[in-house]
Amino acid sequence: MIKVLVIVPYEGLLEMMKEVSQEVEDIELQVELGNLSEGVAIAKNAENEGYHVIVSRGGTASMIQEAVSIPVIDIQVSGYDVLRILTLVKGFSGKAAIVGFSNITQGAATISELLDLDIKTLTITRDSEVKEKLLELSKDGYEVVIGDVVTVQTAKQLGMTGVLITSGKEAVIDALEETRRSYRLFSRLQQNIAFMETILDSEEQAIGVFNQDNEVIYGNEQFYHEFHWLKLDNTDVKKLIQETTLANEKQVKTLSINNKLWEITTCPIQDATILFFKNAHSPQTITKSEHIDSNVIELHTFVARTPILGKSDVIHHVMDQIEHFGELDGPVWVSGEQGNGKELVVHSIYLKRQTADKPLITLHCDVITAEQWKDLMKESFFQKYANSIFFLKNIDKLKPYMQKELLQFLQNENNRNPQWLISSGDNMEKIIKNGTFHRELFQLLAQSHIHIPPLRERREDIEYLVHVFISDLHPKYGNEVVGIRNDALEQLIDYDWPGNVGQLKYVIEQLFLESQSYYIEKTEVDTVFKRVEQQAKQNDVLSYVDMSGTLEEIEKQVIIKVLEEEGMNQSRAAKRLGINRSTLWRKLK
Ligand SMILES: Nc1ncnc2c1ncn2[C@@H]1O[C@H](COP(=O)(O)OP(=O)(O)OP(=O)(O)O)[C@@H](O)[C@H]1O
Repeated sequence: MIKVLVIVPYEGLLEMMKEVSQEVEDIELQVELGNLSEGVAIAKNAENEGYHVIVSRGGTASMIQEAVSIPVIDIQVSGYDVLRILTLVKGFSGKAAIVGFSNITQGAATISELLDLDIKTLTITRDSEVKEKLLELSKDGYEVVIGDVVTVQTAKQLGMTGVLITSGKEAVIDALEETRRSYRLFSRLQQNIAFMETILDSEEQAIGVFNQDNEVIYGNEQFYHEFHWLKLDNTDVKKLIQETTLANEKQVKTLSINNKLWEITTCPIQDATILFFKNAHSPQTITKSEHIDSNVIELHTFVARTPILGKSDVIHHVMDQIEHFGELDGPVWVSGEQGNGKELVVHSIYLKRQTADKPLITLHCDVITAEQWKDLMKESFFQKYANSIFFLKNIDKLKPYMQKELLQFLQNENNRNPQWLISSGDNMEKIIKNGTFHRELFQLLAQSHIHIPPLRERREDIEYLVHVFISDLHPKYGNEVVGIRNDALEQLIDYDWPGNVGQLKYVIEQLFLESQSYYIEKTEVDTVFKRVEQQAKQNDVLSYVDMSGTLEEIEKQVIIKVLEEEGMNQSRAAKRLGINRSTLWRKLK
């Protein structure tokens, strides 16, 4: 039995509905009187009380449609209804007009033309236009106005004769037929949704969908159990959603949320992003210490398989070494300048070595604080995760006493040791000599050593990398750029690339965005190089700055650095910083 509430805007329809309700058996029909906002309030109540469908008419039906999420059927004004009224007003004396929405006026205009009636038709798009139209008509000597409830009420207020277009039985029967159709469709859809929801709720992963305003538009049971977000306030997750939208492709990242590590897979869909949250390995133990956060430790059970590209002999040698060391389980030390593919090499070795459930735990040695290190050691973190592969990233930045403690751990034969993969800069000899790095630690971990020479020493790789990066960018930005002019390529080959392949990749992406045609031009390379060097200069300023001080101290350091770069010329420094000279002087005091 379909439970239907009919909200009628005028008394006459109430009676007719009551009559019709006696004749239908498959519909439990309730009828109530209510016009516009009054009708909306009744409809909202009805939805809560479990009615399946609402039937109403004209403006009231449109307003209800906005307010409820069950189907709303509009009793249409039929040709018969208009005909009936027009025949009726034929007997009236005085000028007559029909005022209403297009569903009424369109049919009426045709019918009055057919019947050769002198009746004006005026179409409105909003109820609020009625009064203005009627005032105009009144001025022009019209006395009779035909229309919907609002039109008739307004006409009466203005002292005109208002004639209501009532709905005949045919329109009501049509509406009930439409009710049956919508109900069938709606309940089938609801069943499908309920079925899908059961499947999603039985999933172990938490699944959440966020719209562009970071609001949760869907969450499965597990999601609401773990997170209490209605609107997202976690900046790391927000950033991840942003990255997904920008790249328009799946991303995988491990993040620490509410003291647990989650491997999050994101998937962009139209106007929203789906997030799958998987509990990362043994979260309780990893997050026991509240100082261990996601910037210092990253845990991956999934690493993207990115091929290492290059035509040079040295890159082929690196590939051979990966093959070889990938077969063993001892430590491998990868050295090279920034952006030169060390992480890529480490990931390739991991993928080669990976047994089903060994996670890769990356420790960012450059950002670990004394407190965090103490926690790792106290909990003998490395031993607890001896079953994993550890990646000590930028080990050359590890503080000397931490190096010493790591060495002691490695030398203690009672310790169960995990596998180690290490990356460092190019200057190990120098820092060992000047005492910043522990020689023994290097000797112990670098027995298998892969060195990646800087890109400027293997320029023959550049052309190939450029072409692959261009083709990789196609799916992201569309198919405009298909190649690069020879003189532009020469310029890229001649450049020294202090940031190596990572910088080349970035520059190609910038060229992609800059380029106006199918081929990247030399002038575009000039523009992008200029921009990149400007950015490097700014970053350079920041890299000299110790961010641990107060805001004032940091600001002072930035000013001094810029002053130095500008040969202590205060005017130029002030201009670059966007402040005037006296402010600069005041800030330095
Ligand atoms: N030979 C290569 N083939 C393809 N892509 C490369 C190659 N070398 C580096 N890349 C890409 O360049 C970027 C930087 O590489 P990666 O992060 O591995 O460098 P890194 O040496 O670990 O840098 P850093 O020390 O600055 O963290 C990455 O996007 C990586 O995929």
